[in-house]
Amino acid sequence: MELKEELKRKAGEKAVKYIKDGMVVGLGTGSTVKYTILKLGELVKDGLDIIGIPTSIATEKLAKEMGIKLGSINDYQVIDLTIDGADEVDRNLNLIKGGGGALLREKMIAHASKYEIIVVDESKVKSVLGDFPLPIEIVKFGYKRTMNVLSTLGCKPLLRVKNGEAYITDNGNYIVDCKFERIDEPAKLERRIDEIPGVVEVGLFVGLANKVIVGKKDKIEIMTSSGDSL
Ligand SMILES: O=C(CO)[C@H](O)[C@H](O)COP(=O)(O)O
Repeated sequence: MELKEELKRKAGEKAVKYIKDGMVVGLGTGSTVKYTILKLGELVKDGLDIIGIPTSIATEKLAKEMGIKLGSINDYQVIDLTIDGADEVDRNLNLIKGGGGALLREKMIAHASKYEIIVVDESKVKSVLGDFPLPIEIVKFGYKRTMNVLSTLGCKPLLRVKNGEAYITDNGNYIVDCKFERIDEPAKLERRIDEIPGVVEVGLFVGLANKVIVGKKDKIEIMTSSGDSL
């Protein structure tokens, strides 16, 4: 296994230790949290009883294959613990998410969660957010205008394309990837983007993560928010 993959596996598998019998668990999306879901599948086979709430169709499929019982956010409006990945993390536990296109459901599930753990490899930890183009989910109607409005905030918006076609999210929307030079005030930028008509959700997660598990070459680092109690 290549080193980066090994660091993702380390972080992803470590997170299952926080999952306890009887919990409702939010299941994130991406190649790091995939390792959490695979490990969780083994624990479920050994008798662990949990309900998973998937953040994407891809995760729903994987969790089903692993034999994990699933529920929906409509039936479980308070989630005990969610484990998810991220594209960038700063030392205040602010995140950029949405590289995998699942940011809307991920944010809804993070918001419903009593506790959010993020799993990443060390390349994702940054002093300031913004290297990674910020994913923003927008409706198709008037998308060119929405992109122009977004550019007035100082970024270069690019419509996400997959296999030569505009990428469509699980919710039937487009994603625009917006490259900012640096994001010094993530909370302020999140509010400004959310105010634009046509924007469904932005991949800035501020004040939602309680713990970040970082897979490093020599160890696993755990970053926690103030008041973390898990
Ligand atoms: O936000 C996400 C999907 O919308 C992912 O969690 C994020 O892109 C990280 O994915 P990976 O672990 O594959 O790097």
